[in-house]
Amino acid sequence: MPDFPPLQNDLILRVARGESTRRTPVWMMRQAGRYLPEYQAVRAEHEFFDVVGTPELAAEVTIQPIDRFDLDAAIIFSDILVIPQALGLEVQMVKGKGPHFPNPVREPSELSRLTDDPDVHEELGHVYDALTLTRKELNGRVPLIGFSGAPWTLMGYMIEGGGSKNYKKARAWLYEAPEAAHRLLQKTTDVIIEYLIGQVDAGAQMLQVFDSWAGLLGPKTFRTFALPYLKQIAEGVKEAHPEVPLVVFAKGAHYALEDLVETEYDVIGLDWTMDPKAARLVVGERVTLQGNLDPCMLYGDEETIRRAVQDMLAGFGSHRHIANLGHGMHPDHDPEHARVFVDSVHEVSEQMRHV
Ligand SMILES: Cc1c2[nH]c(c1CCC(=O)O)Cc1[nH]c(c(CCC(=O)O)c1C)Cc1[nH]c(c(CCC(=O)O)c1C)Cc1[nH]c(c(C)c1CCC(=O)O)C2
Repeated sequence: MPDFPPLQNDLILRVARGESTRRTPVWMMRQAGRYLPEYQAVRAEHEFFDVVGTPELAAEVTIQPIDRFDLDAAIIFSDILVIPQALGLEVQMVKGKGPHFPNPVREPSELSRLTDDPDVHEELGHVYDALTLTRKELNGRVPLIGFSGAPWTLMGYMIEGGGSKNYKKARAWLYEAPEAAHRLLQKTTDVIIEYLIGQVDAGAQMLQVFDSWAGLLGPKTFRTFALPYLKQIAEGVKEAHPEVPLVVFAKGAHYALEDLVETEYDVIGLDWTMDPKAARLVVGERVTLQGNLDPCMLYGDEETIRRAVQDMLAGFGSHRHIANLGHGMHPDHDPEHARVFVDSVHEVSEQMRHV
């Protein structure tokens, strides 16, 4: 492993492992992105996947929010859709529309189009290079988070060919062609495990698995088609790197909270539809919880955001909580409101520990 500068702020890693800290650490999903004018400036010159594929550019935009705000972690600038790319599918980012697969996996018989046992280092080496460079350039200011999409969420994109309101085609596979669905999920899982281990070898200090579309599955379907693969990922990565905290963000999967506590993930990310206090009652202090302010709360004024942060912190309690939004930043968010969110978490959480 390359030699990296010593870490000056390890709050998030300590909280993920269950230690007490003087304040609650905070980061924001999609903290690097279009709401930042300095990101827009880079995007004016470069296509999205060129930024992802060029380590110097990826490092630059990863660090932009760290320079601007008092965040406790950086997350590498990339996308969950690099895994379908590694499996041989073309993915384009269409302005105003989002991701687009010109040639998605339409039928189970088309599974053979996916590359067998892809060379992850060869296909995704640019992400590893971006992690290594970013970790060096961060110079120990905050830990660097790596990530991957979860098998079910990636299966959705590969079959639908892009964003979709209800993932109808992908969900139909689960019932019409369950064996093919399991084959696709397993194939994706194998690549994800190797990819995440490689990210740690390249410099990632914490890893998050995004199951953004978990909420479209019911409890039983989740247990059949999502949970076993999420578990395999945690077990596979822990076997190689037991010291690296793992976060799972299964958006919308309220019903799965207890199931997820039983896995090897150290941190469970919550979206904003869950009540922090109720979630804490279920999990106790067995895991760290992450979240969960409604991103739309950042459209509110300073006072509104501050009060919402107070409620959120009171609900989660000052132990085993990493503050975040319940989903990503929106492109039309005012960066100054993100600052209010971050600073409020620090101020209020320090006060909470002194009463
Ligand atoms: C589902 C998903 C994707 N990508 C991702 C997810 C999981 C998180 C979630 O549920 O939101 C993950 C992701 N995508 C991006 C990051 C970067 C790190 C960060 O700051 O969080 C991360 C962690 C950058 C990005 N990924 C994307 C952008 C915007 C593209 C641009 O600059 O034009 C960014 C900054 C593109 C993207 N990529 C994806 C979509 C749906 C879109 C379009 C979004 C939109 O148009 O509103 C797929």
